[in-house]
Amino acid sequence: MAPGETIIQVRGLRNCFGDQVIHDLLDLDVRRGEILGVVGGSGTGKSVLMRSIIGLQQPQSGTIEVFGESTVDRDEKDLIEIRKRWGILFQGGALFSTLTVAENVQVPIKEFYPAIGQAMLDGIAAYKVTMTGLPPEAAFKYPAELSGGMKKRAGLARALALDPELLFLDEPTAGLDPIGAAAFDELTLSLQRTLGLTVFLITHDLDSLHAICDRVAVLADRRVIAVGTIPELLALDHPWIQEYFNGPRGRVAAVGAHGEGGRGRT
Ligand SMILES: Nc1ncnc2c1ncn2[C@@H]1O[C@H](COP(=O)(O)OP(=O)(O)OP(=O)(O)O)[C@@H](O)[C@H]1O
Repeated sequence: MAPGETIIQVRGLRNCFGDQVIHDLLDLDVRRGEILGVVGGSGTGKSVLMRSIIGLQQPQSGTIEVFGESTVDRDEKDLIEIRKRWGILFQGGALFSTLTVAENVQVPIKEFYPAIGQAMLDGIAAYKVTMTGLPPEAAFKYPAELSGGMKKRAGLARALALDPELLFLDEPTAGLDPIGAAAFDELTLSLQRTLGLTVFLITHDLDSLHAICDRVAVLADRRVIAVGTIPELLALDHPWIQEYFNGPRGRVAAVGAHGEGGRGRT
C-alpha cells in the first residue's frame, strides 16, 4: 500500500447496547502513515469504535476493512494475519500483573510465533523495552513496580512486539503528569516517523492533538461529524468543536503548540 492510502475504512457503522445507540451511520477513513486523533465527549463511543475496528465488538450493521480485509463477523483465527500487523495499547496499559515487562512483551510473539526460542524472545523483549525509552532493567520488573509513565511505555513495548504497521492507542497520556505526557507524545511521534507507523490515537489530551496529530476525527451525535486538521475543524460551526478547541483549555494548548518555541503539526 502506498503512503496516504486508506488503511482503515469504516462505513455505515451502527453499534447498540440494548436500547442505547452508540454509533449510527458512522463513516471513517484512516490513511497510511498518519497519526489520527480521535476525540469526543465521554461516552461518545471512541473505545467502542476501536474495539469494532479490531474485531472485538460486533456491530449491528456497517462494514469495516483494515488493510483491505473485513474485521466484522470474523473468527479470531480468521483475523490472525491481520492481528499480526497491528499493535494495541489499551486504556491503562492492560499489562498482565503476574508477568514481568519482558514476559508481557513476549506474550503476542509466543501467541503468533510459538516456535521462537527463549533466547530470541529475550532479545526481542530487551530491544522493544529500550525502544520505548525504558531502562534495560525495567524488563525484569513487574507492572506493580513501575510508575504510571513506565507502565504506559511497557504497554507500548508490548504493542510494538510484532513490528506492527498500525498502532491503536487508547488514551495513552491519561493519568500522566504534563511532562510525562509530553514525553510520551514525543516518543509516539518519533516511533511513528522511524517505523513508518499509522496511529489511531484516542485522546482527551488537547496538547497531544496539537503536538502530534496529522488529522483529528470528532465523534458526536453517534457518528464522526468531522475529520481534518485542527485549523480545518476550527473553521466549522459545530458547537462541540468550537467549545472543545476554543474553550479555555483548547486555547492554552494551541498557544503551547503553535506559540513561541512550539512545533505544532497542524
Ligand atoms: N460492553 C458494553 N456493554 C454495555 N454498554 C457498553 C459496553 N461497552 C461500552 N458501553 C457503553 O457505550 C458507551 C460508549 O463507551 P466508550 O467506552 O466507547 O466511550 P468513550 O467515548 O471511549 O468514553 P471515555 O472518553 O469516557 O473513555 C458508554 O455509554 C458505555 O457505557
